Amino acid sequence: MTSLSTTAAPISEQASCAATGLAALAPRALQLTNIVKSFGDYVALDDVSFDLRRGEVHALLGENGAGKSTLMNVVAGLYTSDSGTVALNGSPVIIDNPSVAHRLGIGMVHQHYRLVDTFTALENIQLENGHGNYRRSMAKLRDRTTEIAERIGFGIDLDRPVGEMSISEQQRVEILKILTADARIIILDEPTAVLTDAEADRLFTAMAGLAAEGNSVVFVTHKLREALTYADRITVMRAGKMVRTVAPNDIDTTQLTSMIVGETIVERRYPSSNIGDPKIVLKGVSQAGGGDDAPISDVNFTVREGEIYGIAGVGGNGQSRLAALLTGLMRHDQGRILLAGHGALDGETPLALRELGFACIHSDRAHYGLANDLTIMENFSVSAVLAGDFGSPFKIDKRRMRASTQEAVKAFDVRGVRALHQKAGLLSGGNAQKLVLAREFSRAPSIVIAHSPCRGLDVRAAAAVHEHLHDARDRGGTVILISEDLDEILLMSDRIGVMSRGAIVAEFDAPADRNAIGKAMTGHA
Ligand SMILES: Nc1ncnc2c1ncn2[C@@H]1O[C@H](COP(=O)(O)OP(=O)(O)OP(=O)(O)O)[C@@H](O)[C@H]1O
Repeated sequence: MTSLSTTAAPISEQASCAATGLAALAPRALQLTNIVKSFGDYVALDDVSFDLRRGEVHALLGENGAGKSTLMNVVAGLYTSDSGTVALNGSPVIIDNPSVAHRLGIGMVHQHYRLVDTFTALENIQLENGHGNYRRSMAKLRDRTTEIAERIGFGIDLDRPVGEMSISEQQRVEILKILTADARIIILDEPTAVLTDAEADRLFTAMAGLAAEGNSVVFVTHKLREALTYADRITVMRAGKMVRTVAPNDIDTTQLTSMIVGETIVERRYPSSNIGDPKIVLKGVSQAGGGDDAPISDVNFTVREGEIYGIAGVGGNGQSRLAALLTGLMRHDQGRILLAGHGALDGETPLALRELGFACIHSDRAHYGLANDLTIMENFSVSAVLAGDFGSPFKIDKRRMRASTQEAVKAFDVRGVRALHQKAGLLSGGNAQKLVLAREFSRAPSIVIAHSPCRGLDVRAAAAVHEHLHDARDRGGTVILISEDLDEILLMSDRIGVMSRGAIVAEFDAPADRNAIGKAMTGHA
């Protein structure tokens, strides 16, 4: 039985709550009480209670696998809880499928967008909202979407196929999809993992506007600064349990870190003590065809053995294209990529690069990092099988393969693994990333190409990734770290190249001046 009442509190009430920072005193839009959810023997949510007030922006934090997405999936009707209750505006409801959530005004934007690439933005929005006469409903929907987009400051071309849009534009389509469907409770699962700081800022401004109108927003994040800056309240989960809900003013980053992972983690810069000869050299490299990232033109840089070369820049300035060239997903049109001891690289496949000692961590894990439908063991072992590490591909030594996967899962702290034949797609986002890292680092690579390797990772896991990058470098390896997170670049790099409009526009020795890098990043953008 579903009872429904989604009327928002009067705006004056919301405004006064927001103005006084008293979101906790506003009426409860959503209340979860004693929620339990298990997958087989595994208890993913253990007696979790959570409340969301009208007119608030609420951040949900926790280490990888803590149960954040599972909890939000219960609210969105994708999972049904084993026990516990859900109330909306004080009335109990049973949300046993997504269409009930939809009817109740609950909308969720998932980590991986659910859009049809060949459809326009409006057609995608129509998939969520369409009924009746197609033409009439499209005309009405266009007006309604345009009105909402203008109100919350989302610039968007509704007639463009989403496959041609940037990630942040696609996210806008997802958000407009739920807003046109009258969502009053808006759930965003790691919305800024793929956004630049400026895009994230714009997103949160729009969310604050929605909250001020009496809607409620929950966002899941691993970025502490973001929670402390944009949320009215912060809730932390750990290992399927609720830890605490706090106001950002009552807590600092160090305290928040230890609430999340149960310990204090402080990362320090740790420069290379043994930089050797040039290992990889790019000379006048250009690439303009295909892909949706900016073309790159005349890229020049050299990275030596025992060195981490960080590539800083605002996202969308050619970093993805450069990563694709360096990992064998694309071939350059002009210029040369030279590898010491090998010669020019010229369209080598990812497999051939792997044989040359490359390890690749792609920013888009879903497309290039893992096959979600294959098992954890298959995902981990695939390249080792091809390299013959477990005997002939026709007569694989499964026992060795299992033992080596087991060892790596343990060494890389991949959590939530009930069995090695479990599908990789069932791992939480952060644990899936750890599986990629386990595969890539367990072969002691001599060259690491890492593009946003800490995306979606909690602070402890991010620190572990940084340790692996340092280890690779300290073994004499060459590391190219492409990241839009300037803090990460400053922390990790021995030298820094700034990418803007498809070229390396400035280089800095570490420790580098943050402002100078910032200027180089934006001066050409
Ligand atoms: N459909 C499922 N079947 C089996 N296990 C699942 C399923 N969905 C989630 N889990 C498990 O439940 C646990 C919690 O996962 P969840 O995705 O909620 O974590 P999270 O806090 O969102 O993590 P992350 O920050 O890494 O995204 C994980 O161990 C995950 O493997």
